[in-house]
Amino acid sequence: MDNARFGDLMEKGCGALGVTVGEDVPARLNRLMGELLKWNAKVNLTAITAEEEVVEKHFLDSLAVLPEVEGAGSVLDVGAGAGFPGLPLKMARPSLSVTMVDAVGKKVGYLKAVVAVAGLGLTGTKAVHTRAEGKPEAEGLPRADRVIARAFMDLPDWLDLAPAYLAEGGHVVAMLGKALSEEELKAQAEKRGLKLVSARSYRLPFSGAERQVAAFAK
Ligand SMILES: C[S@@+](CC[C@H](N)C(=O)[O-])C[C@H]1O[C@@H](n2cnc3c(N)ncnc32)[C@H](O)[C@@H]1O
Repeated sequence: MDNARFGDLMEKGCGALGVTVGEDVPARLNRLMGELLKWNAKVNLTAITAEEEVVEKHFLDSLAVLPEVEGAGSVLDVGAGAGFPGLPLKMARPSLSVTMVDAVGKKVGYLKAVVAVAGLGLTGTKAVHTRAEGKPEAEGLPRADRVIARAFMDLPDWLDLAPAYLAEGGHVVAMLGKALSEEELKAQAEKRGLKLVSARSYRLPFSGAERQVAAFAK
């Protein structure tokens, strides 16, 4: 997509979501889209291949959770797949230390390759090939200020797994496709000795699809 069109979509999308990114970020995301779609022809990374949908459903949906990540120094993206939300978050907030983990070697191969592409601004981002089972040291995974996943597990399973990766004072962030009530979120948290820190719903800016993001602390 040409950078002007891409920049337009990003401006509208970020505006609707109430998030801001640096002015160099859209062009870098556009290059990332090029890499994603090129690799997708060889490695099964995403079923979403229409460019405007990639912008909305992968990039903007990842950036929508910036408010839940602000102030953190490190993010662990579990079941990152093609790098969502980890890669857009790193591009938007370069000082974040981002680790992405996936159980499928080919996906991690893609992640390592894009991290190495000069000019994408992903230097220092880590991609780890392992199955996350709640044993960070054995799995070679760091503990992080934000342990996040999208389209990875149902909330109960996620809340069973993710706290094992939390740094002191950190938050587990759940990106949910289907909104749950605050009572349900609190009940799921309390069952595991966790606290609900925040929960909010948002809509993707072009399709209007509903999403929810919730954060939990120990
Ligand atoms: C539906 S994809 C979601 C990918 C990405 N988070 C997104 O939203 O586009 C789920 C990913 O989780 C990975 N996965 C499943 N179980 C895993 C585990 N225990 N540890 C690490 N990755 C896992 C799969 O290989 C797959 O790439």
